[in-house]
Amino acid sequence: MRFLGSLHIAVAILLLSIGVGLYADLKSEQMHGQSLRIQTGLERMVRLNQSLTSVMATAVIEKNSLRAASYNSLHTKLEATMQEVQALTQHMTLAGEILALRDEQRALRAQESQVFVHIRDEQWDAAYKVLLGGDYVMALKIYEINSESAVGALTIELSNTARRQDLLRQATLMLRLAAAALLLWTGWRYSRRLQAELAEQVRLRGEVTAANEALEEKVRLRTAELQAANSQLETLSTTDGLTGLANRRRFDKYWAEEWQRALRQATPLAVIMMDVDHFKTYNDHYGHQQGDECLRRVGEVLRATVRRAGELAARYGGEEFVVVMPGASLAQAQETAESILAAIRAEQMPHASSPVASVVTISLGVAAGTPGPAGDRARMLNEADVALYDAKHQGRNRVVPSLPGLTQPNVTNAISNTVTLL
Ligand SMILES: Nc1nc2c(ncn2[C@@H]2O[C@H](COP(=O)(O)OP(=O)(O)OP(=O)(O)O)[C@@H](O)[C@H]2O)c(=O)[nH]1
Repeated sequence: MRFLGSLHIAVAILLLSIGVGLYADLKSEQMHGQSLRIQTGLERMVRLNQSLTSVMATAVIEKNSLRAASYNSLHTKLEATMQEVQALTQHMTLAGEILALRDEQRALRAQESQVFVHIRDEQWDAAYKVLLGGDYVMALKIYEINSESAVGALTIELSNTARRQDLLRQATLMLRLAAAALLLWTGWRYSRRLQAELAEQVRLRGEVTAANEALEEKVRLRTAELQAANSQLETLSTTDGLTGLANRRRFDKYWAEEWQRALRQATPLAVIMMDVDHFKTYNDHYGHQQGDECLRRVGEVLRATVRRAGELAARYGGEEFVVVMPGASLAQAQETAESILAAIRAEQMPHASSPVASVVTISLGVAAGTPGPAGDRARMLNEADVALYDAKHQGRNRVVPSLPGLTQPNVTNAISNTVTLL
């Protein structure tokens, strides 16, 4: 608003200076024209006055009254010129000089009227005497001097007026300079303010960017925390709490995925099912807590033995465990199963109530194959389970590979019945 006010003032000063300048120019032009007319008038007055005197003198010298015939018309012209000059100078200092001239002119005319009386009476000597008498000549001389001084006064007045107008012009120039300075100052202040506003905008933008970055960092941290929590949750939800192995849920998912992969890529897949021998009696003999400890150690053995990429060891349920071996043949899976069996034996966990051995042993059933389009992933598990049953049936503490035909429903049922009897 302040800038707008200054701008308005500057424009007003500029307009004022232009107005005053125009006024000064106009006045100067008027004055110039008027002075020309006055000067011309004064010169004409002197000329007419001289003509009057000359007409009069010629008539007297030639003693011829007809010579004065043009006197009246010249006199009328002189009067008209005098009135015109009077009107032009009425508001000027020069007015006084012109009045004096008029009076002197009238005095001359009065003396000339005496000459006219003598001419009319043809008293040429008397007329001659008046004309050449000291008073008339003196009055004539004074008139001429005063008319010259009137011209001089006009010149002085003109120069005074010109000086005043010069002052006025200088004042307008000063006003224009002041307006220009005000405009420059306003522009400078305005640009300073714009710069300050620009700097403030840059600062605010910086603050907003910093705040955004801080927010993004916070969001990044929170997301990372969330991802960590999710992954922990995922681990918890897929890990068996007792052994630290993958739980049944994780196994089911992994088995389905690997089955599909093997089906797609037409690669072999193997599975080992295992179960701690006579674990019920172990629990009965050593207590449930010791039973838990035994299962934990079985888990550790599995973790140490099943290490190849893609292989997964999981707790299938209770004292039963399972190993998935993508890409493995039956022989390779059997070999791994033998390693596990040996490793458990090597643990030398006492099992006083076991009719099989003095230490904890396990039985393992192995199944393998390449899934075909008609294949059922549950069937291979079933085959491994049947083989495990067979291992139990054959005396436990051993590895039994799956035999073709064992997965027939009647066989499975027979196995289930036998397990129940055991
Ligand atoms: N301590 C403990 N015992 C469990 C756990 N889960 C299952 N069991 C026990 O494991 C035993 C399994 O017994 P059975 O199914 O009869 O089989 P088994 O005694 O091992 O006999 P075979 O398998 O024929 O050699 C049961 O007594 C269960 O209570 C567990 O998490 N901790």
